[in-house]
Order: sequence, then structure tokens, then C-alpha cells
Amino acid sequence: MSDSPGATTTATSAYELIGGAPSVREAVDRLYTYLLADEQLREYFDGVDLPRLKGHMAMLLSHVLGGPATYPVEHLGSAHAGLGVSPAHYERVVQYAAGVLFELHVPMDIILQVGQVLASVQPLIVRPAAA
Ligand code: HEM
Repeated sequence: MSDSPGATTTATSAYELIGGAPSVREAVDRLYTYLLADEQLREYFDGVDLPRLKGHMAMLLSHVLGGPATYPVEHLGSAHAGLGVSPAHYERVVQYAAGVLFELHVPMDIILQVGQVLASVQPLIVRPAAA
């Protein structure tokens, strides 16, 4: 009698809305498939421990979408230090990320929300190459 179907007191996070962990995993897998297939980008990833990188990217995406995993965003600075990522290559990765979310039917407002986070971390990622 007190049950009211459909009534909920907890707000649904963007993470839950897009399908949780399996969707995040799929997004990350697709993203690195595209990045490694891109002639301008693939060299950056030579010798990189991809399973570890994908794991960290999944944690970051979960974090940004309000999921259970957290990732210390300030680590992005040290992770990209010395890679010499150019503004054009940064943009290219952002475009792939947005494209993957679009492919997975993530709602546009969530894609834009992720885009804002990516824009905010740009100064941590685009740095002059180490001399
Ligand atoms: C667009 C925003 C980007 C985000 C959110 C991002 C996110 C990440 C994350 C979470 C890691 C793992 C760091 C860790 O181990 O804790 C990582 C590592 C890495 N990223 Fe990015 N990244 C971005 C852009 C780029 C770009 C533009 C490039 C190069 C074209 C790039 C190349 C790399 C490489 C090579 C590593 C591995 C570094 C290593 O382990 O030695 N990233 N990135």
C-alpha cells in the first residue's frame, strides 16, 4: 500500500543513465581502437601499458559521470608530462572521445558535460615537449 511504483528518491547519475560499467568499458575500448588506428596519434602510445591506461581512463570517465570509481584528475599533468602533446592532437583525441560517446547513444547533454571536463584539463595535457 505504501509502495508507489516508479517513485524514487535517488537521482540517477549520468553513469547509470548510460549503462554503467559495461558502457564505460565499451567507450574506452572503442576510443583506444580509434586512437591506435590514427596515424597522427598512434606513436604516442608506443610501449605504453594499454590495459593499465584503459583502466585509468575508465576510472576517469566513471568519475566524471558520477560513477563509483574515482580518479585524481591532477594526475593527468604528470601522466602527460614530456609527451609533447600538441593542441591539434589534443583536439583530435577530444573529437574521438565525443564521437565514441555519440556512437554509443550517450545523450548530448552528457557528451557536452564530458566535453567541458576535457576542456578544463587541457592545460594539464597540452604541454611543450621536454627539451
Ligand atoms: C583529451 C583528453 C585526455 C584525457 C582525458 C586523457 C586521459 C589519460 C589518462 C587517464 C591516462 C592514464 C594516466 C595514469 O596512468 O594515471 C592517460 C595517459 C596517456 N595519455 Fe592521455 N588523455 C588525454 C589526451 C591525450 C592526448 C591528446 C594524447 C596524445 C595524443 C594522450 C596520450 C597519452 C599517453 C601516451 C598516455 C600514457 C602515458 C604513460 O603511461 O606513459 N592523451 N591519458
